[in-house]
Amino acid sequence: MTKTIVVKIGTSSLTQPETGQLALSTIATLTETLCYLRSEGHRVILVSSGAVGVGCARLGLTERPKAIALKQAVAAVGQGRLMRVYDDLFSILQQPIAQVLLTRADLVQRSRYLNAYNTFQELLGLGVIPVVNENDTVAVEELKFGDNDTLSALVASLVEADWLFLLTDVDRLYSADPRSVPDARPIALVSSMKELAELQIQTGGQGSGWGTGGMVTKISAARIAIAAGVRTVITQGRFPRNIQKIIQGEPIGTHFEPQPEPTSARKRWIAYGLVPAGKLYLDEGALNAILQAGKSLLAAGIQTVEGEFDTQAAVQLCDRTGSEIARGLVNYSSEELQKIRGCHSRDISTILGYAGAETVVHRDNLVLT
Ligand SMILES: Nc1ncnc2c1ncn2[C@@H]1O[C@H](COP(=O)(O)OP(=O)(O)O)[C@@H](O)[C@H]1O
Ligand SMILES: N[C@@H](CCC(=O)OP(=O)(O)O)C(=O)O
Repeated sequence: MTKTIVVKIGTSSLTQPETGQLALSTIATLTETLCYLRSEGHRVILVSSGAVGVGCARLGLTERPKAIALKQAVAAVGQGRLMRVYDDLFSILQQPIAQVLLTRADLVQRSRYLNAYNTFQELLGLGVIPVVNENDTVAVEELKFGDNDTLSALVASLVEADWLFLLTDVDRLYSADPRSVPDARPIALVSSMKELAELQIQTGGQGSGWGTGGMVTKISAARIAIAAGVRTVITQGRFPRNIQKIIQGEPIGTHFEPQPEPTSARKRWIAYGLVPAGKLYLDEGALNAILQAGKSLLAAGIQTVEGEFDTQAAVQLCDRTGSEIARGLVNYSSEELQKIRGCHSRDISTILGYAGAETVVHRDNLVLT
């Protein structure tokens, strides 16, 4: 049966750690593997990092630049070279590819989100393998994916993929970073995010020399993907052929089971496509109403309003400590909410001087995270 498969490969797998030069054999085997999957009738998307790493190697820079403008310039050098290599290799195997560069802003605006969806559908329908990366050269700090793990999960969610493979330089997820904790326990299966919380994984720092996110971003990517019903696997990039074996059922890497009832596409866009503009701190009653009873959020349950936002903005709904439990679209601006927080809904029109919505976040616009 045709499956939609998203494969993300990180800089640490695409480049040689000592020199920063391209790891040609890995890229060639990855190309062969993805072409094999296409020949089996699957729809394939590659999310490839490496623009900054390849740009650095081309320019003789020995470490990842920190200054934003330099990083953006280096990415512009590297992205072209990376695509050239992919196009040469895929062309040898008669496989057309396409470059898709996205910024966070492309997924925030609903019309652009839908446009991206349509473009992916057309490309996949044409039998093309889209090669996706963040548009590093123009991305601005506030509207950035920041790491390709998150980007790949959002793409997998957008196209409602069956599989997301996060290829990296470790063979799977461990209870702690195996580089610094040699006896860390390997984890084969995560059946739910609740189970993941119970495992209390330690993720250490920011990842290997050239990578950006480390394991933290892979775990949050898995969370986004499984909510969309996408089975997610963390496995080693050096052995791309393992992707075929995993699809055939071999227990390689760490598997995250997809949520049995995926969150709807619109709610996923609210939860992960939009960038939250503020935070609402809720009391116990409101937390229970949202978590246990699936109710809407009323003004009475809001203790504190943080940030400045307009009506219809996305906000984080948090407990007293500031931990996020849900996201939603607000029916009031932050200015209005400062006046009506803690108040009964029937008093809102008197306080504001006009009638507003009964709920602050209606349950149709509210997603548990
Ligand atoms: N709990 C953990 N299990 C496995 N690896 C971990 C863990 N915590 C941190 N890491 C580190 O994450 C690194 C992979 O992340 P990163 O360097 O960002 O790779 P990539 O370039 O593939 O995105 C590994 O090399 C490993 O040292
Ligand atoms: N967009 C950046 C990659 C960012 C990123 O997530 O890198 P990595 O941790 O290696 O997957 C680039 O192409 O260099």
